[in-house]
Amino acid sequence: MLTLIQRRKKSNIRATARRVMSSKENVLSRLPVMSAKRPAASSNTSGGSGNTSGGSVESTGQPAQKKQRREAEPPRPRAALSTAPVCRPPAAAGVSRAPRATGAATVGAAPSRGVLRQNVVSVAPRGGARPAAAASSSNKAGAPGGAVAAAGGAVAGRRAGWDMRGKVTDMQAKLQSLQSRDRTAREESRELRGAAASAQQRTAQMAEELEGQRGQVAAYRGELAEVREELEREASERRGVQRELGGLQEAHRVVTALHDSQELELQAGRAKLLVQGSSLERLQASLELLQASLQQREQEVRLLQEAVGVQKDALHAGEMERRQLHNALQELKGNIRVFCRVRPLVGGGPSPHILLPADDNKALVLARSEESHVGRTGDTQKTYNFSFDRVFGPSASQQEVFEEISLLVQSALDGYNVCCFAYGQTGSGKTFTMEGGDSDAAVGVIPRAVQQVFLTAHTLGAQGWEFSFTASFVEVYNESLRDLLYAGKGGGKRPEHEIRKSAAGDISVTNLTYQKVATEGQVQNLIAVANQNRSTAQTTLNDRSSRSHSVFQLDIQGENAGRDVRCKSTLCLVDLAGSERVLKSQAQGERFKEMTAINGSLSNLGLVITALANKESHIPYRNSKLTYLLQSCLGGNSKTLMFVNIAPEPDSFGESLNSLRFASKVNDCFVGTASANKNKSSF
Ligand SMILES: Nc1ncnc2c1ncn2[C@@H]1O[C@H](COP(=O)(O)OP(=O)(O)OP(=O)(O)O)[C@@H](O)[C@H]1O
Repeated sequence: MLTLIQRRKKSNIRATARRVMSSKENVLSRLPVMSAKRPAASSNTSGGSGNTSGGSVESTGQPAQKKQRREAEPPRPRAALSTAPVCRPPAAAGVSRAPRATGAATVGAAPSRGVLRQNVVSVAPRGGARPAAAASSSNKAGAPGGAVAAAGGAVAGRRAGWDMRGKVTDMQAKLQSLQSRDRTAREESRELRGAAASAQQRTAQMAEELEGQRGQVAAYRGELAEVREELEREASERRGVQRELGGLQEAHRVVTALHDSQELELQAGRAKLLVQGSSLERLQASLELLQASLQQREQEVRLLQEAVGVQKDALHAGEMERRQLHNALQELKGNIRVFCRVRPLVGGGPSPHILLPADDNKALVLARSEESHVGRTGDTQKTYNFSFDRVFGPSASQQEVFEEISLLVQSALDGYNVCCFAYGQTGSGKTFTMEGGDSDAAVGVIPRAVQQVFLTAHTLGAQGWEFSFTASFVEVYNESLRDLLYAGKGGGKRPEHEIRKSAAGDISVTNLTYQKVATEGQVQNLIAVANQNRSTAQTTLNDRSSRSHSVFQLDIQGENAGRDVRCKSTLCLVDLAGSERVLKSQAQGERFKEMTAINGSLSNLGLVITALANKESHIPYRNSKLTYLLQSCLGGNSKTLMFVNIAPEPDSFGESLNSLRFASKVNDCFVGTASANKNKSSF
């Protein structure tokens, strides 16, 4: 559009300029040539023929000149001025100009050489009427054809010298012709001046118009510049708008794409919603059914809970009854029980001096041939009969042995202190009985008891019981205590331990590791640590484990918060040192000291048990570290189980007899009625 406006304006300006130029040309074309002082003469003379075109002078007779002039000068469309001064001979070259459309003045110079100097002026006024007048004027002057007879043809028309009269006539005619021409010229001059004035006026007018148009052009240019600036601004604005439009289009495209995707999502969501709506309806229907069912079930649950409550009460009452019955049974069995276990003979086979009656699992006969004191008769068979709570032969398995002990482990969970120790000479099978071997079948009393404790505790948990356990492992060697769970550096000095008794009668050891345990595995790890500590303390020459007592204690605390019942007990499992006599071992030095300590502690153990059996006022617990440590597990509310281990080899007969006698003494003790550690009278 801008281009169109610019082109239109330019076109207008050009058209205006063309009009101005055209007007100027018109004016100039209408102007006569005013600069010529002499009118142009047109003369064409050819020899003596006197042939002159347009204003020519001929020396021939006038009729002939008139005729030639008429023929030579055709009528002109516009006035023409032709001045031909006759001052040159006809031989001079003539100047001839073609007639102009807008008028022209022709000035011809006649030859200057000649006797007769005659100016011939031919003025051709507009419309072509003037030539005729001029010719007429010439004819009046006696120069037929409008030509000056003397010009060019002066030689031919020269009068005789004597013809003065004719000469005068000629001169008069000539004068008249010149006068006529002068008048004509003056008239034309006036006309030309008028035309010039008109032309000047017109020029001024045109100049004014031009000036006005220039102003207009300037105005147009200014306007054009403004239009251009405006167009520039508009173009700039348009570019900005286009950029903005591009951004908006891009944003629109993004929004459209987003809208499309959201529309798709919306459609998918609506479809999903429809599906979910139908599913929800189905679910609501199902829910209503379920709620109805739930209410029914809740009613049933309430009834069941009431039944469970009743059953729990019954269960608790049954549990309490079971405990009482169990304890009564254990008391009937005796609070100190002695089990005898005979180790298999190395190499297999039956023991020659140990007899185990097949029909009595509580009897053992130790038999040996002895020389007669008098020597007259042969060897006599000396037999020693022993009876215990249970006798296990060489073929008895670990599981079989533990089944008898498990009743006491149950008593420990019921709140009774339980102590189980193995007595016997070195190599008789004490450690095997208490700890056992690596295989599952060979596992001994301690790991099996620990397993039962945690299983039973878990079972009692369903009845509202919660238990906590604390384990310790101590060694009594040469009447000194050693922490087998000690985790300090081997190079550092181990702490000293002392046995303390609280006002409540609880026994504790100073600086001893009391480890909280919650699982069977944790206890097994502690046993492994204890065995590691024992193995590092012994040497090949000094089998320390055989000459020290190891005491594993598991403190048990139980609580049934719902029933407001608590219990507390200690399960004590002891692997005693070898019981061989000092004289037999013929030990000396350090070994003698060890054996003295062992025998002293074992003898004192027998004394304590005897004192408990005799209900003596003073029980010598403090006479040895072992009895002092086991004080809470011996007597009172405790249940004690003693294993007497017997080696079947013949050379162990004496030690076996000694062990069996000691065990029989313990077995004969009746240590009163045990009472559980309880805090509620109804238990
Ligand atoms: N009932 C048994 N069945 C099979 N092997 C047994 C039995 N009792 C003991 N033994 C084996 O007899 C050997 C000695 O047993 P053990 O070490 O338990 O005796 P100990 O009385 O603990 O000796 P120490 O007093 O030196 O510790 C071991 O190799 C053990 O495996």
